[in-house]
Amino acid sequence: MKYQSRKKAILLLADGTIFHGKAVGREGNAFGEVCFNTGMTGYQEIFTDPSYYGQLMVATNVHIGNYGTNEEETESDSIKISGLIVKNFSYEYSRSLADSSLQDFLEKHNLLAISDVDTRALVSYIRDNGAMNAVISTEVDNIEALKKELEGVPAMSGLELASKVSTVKPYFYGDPNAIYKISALDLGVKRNILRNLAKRDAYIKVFPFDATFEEMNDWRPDGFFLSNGPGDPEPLFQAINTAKEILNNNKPLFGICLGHQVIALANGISTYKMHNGHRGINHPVKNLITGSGEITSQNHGFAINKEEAEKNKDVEITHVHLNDNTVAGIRMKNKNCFSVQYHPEASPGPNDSLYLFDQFIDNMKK
Ligand SMILES: NC(=O)CC[C@H](N)C(=O)O
Repeated sequence: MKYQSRKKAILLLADGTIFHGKAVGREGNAFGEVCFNTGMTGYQEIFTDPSYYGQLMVATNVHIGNYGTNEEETESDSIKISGLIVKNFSYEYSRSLADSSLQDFLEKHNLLAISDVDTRALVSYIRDNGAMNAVISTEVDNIEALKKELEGVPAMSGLELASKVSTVKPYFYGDPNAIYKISALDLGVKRNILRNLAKRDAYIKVFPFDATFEEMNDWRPDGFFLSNGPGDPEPLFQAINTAKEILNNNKPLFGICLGHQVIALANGISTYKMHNGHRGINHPVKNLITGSGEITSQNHGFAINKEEAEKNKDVEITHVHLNDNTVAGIRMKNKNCFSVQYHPEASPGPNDSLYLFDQFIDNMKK
């Protein structure tokens, strides 16, 4: 076990508020939009989820690192959060399945974290004041210079980030002899989504974020999938066009999170930045078709406009978030298309919503 860092670090918010703590991992600065996740477990899956690209994540669970890390529990090939903020960082770990400490994992991926922060105070502050940019820094005596640099960091609203995490070239996933063929648009796809599709007898061709309908359709797939991913959905012009053409050609389509937002935009429903997003693994959702509840895994900072969705004659709201009544899922009335704002693949989180993958497979059968 390595020695615990004693080096001071700060978290400076864009409005000038400062939280004090200690550095973990490398020294220097880490910029991003500060957000919080309330999950009690699943930190490694969260850190490697491409949807978090460009964000500084506060863990509300007070002990992070205590069960170590395991190479297999990653949702992509690297850490995607830009920095981590915790209360107690556990330098020791205990779990038979773990193959490394969280400290080693962070160092391997060159991630800066800050521990010993009063995360309860921080979370209530950003919950009241909304999501904002921030910097974690070990340069604690240089506040004015840091403030200047922080001013230059672009706001999350209007930011296109899918291109930073998407595959550059198409690739295949699963068994080539599987029954169904799915063309998936990679806006920052989580591994467990591909696993869940492959598990249901699908072979997937994964395309870069800017692939056209023609490119995706050339492979003659049975269905199309639009993935989760980071950033604001509105600047994703090519993806929105691709979605429109998939729908014009009446192909089965399923979208998760950013993919859901792209499907809404393709239907003329706008999206907006939420005061604070939904990030955690116990978010209650009601399925309006069956009347039953689901406990869901969520990670989003944008949402689709509910009034516009209600007025849209082609769209039906199928799921609502029970904490704030925001739209959690839609389907198209006369098309083979549905999407959800949350994460049925979990990883981390509960498996209540896995039926959505079965529903997509059923839609391809029809
Ligand atoms: N997990 C996701 O796909 C997130 C979608 C989008 N980046 C948002 O924050 O709302």
